[in-house]
Amino acid sequence: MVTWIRGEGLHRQAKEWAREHVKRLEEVGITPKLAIILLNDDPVELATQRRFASLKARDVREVGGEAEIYELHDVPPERRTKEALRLIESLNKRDDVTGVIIQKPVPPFVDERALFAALSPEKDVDALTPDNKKRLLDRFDLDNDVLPCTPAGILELFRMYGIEIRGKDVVVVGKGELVGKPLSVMLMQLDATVTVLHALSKEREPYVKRADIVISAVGRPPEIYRDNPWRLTGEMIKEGVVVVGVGGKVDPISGKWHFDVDEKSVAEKASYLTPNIGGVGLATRARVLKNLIRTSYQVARLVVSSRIVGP
Ligand SMILES: Nc1nc(=O)c2c([nH]1)NC[C@@H]1CN(c3ccc(C(=O)N[C@@H](CCC(=O)O)C(=O)O)cc3)C=[N+]21
Repeated sequence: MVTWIRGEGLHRQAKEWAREHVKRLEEVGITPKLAIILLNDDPVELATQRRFASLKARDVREVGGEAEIYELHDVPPERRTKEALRLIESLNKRDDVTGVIIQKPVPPFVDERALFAALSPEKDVDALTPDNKKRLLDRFDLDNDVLPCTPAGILELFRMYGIEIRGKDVVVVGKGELVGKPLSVMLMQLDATVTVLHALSKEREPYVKRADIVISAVGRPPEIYRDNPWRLTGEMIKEGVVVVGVGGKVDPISGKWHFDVDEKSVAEKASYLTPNIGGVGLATRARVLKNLIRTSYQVARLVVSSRIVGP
């Protein structure tokens, strides 16, 4: 029998925790405000990312904070990087904005590195600026650091369900900057044997078949993508494996979700499994709230100290 790994508990706890801290920050005159930037004009991505952005904004408002969503997908491609840089610089300067998310993926013609390099590291809710990213290679503290939201959310789920990572064979499918890459580094530090598979891997089946834990973070469901589609099904895994499904896309025409993991066939073999709805997505949003509170304190320290003028 499969045990479902649900994110609701983490999400509820994070909201309560964030609500308390919003009150404390208000005492020093700071209201957490999250700015989310959407740059992608691809219809699948726009539909998907709009959905995620509005859910995150709703969470922030529910705990007493504020949220703004900036959509830049109508700016002509040749000007989009420049406009995004101008927006990021203005968000960096504004004292009322305490956290920024540049929603991924950004379109291929946008200079993503330049955008993350321009973002103030203390407002970086995703821990994706060059310096924040590098810190992961040193060491991390799951409870106290601003860490990439989805990887940290997944580690919190493992902890909550008592799933051991030390010495386990873990396969991460996907090597994206948002999930696959940071998560594989974190798992390595937790003493797992980590294998990272991606579009150019020569073979995937034998690695997936022998894994104790499979984390699928691809986001190319066969219903939507013809080249390099990916879906994890029950035949591909061994009995008793732990499976975490991360990737998913909204079909812009039907509005329907399509996910990395075939829930039904995988549930027949897995010991633990995240549901496609109510699993990793909620754990991610829990972490967005926690990270926003932390960036808000970082900004509060800067803003408050800049108001103190000495003799
Ligand atoms: N810079 C950046 N930071 C991110 O954190 C980021 C990103 N880019 N790009 C896309 C992914 C994806 N992501 C999700 C957020 C919420 C749900 C979520 O709440 N899902 C609900 C269901 C959604 C629904 O009801 O439509 C659930 O799992 O139950 C899922 C996925 C954040 N991402």
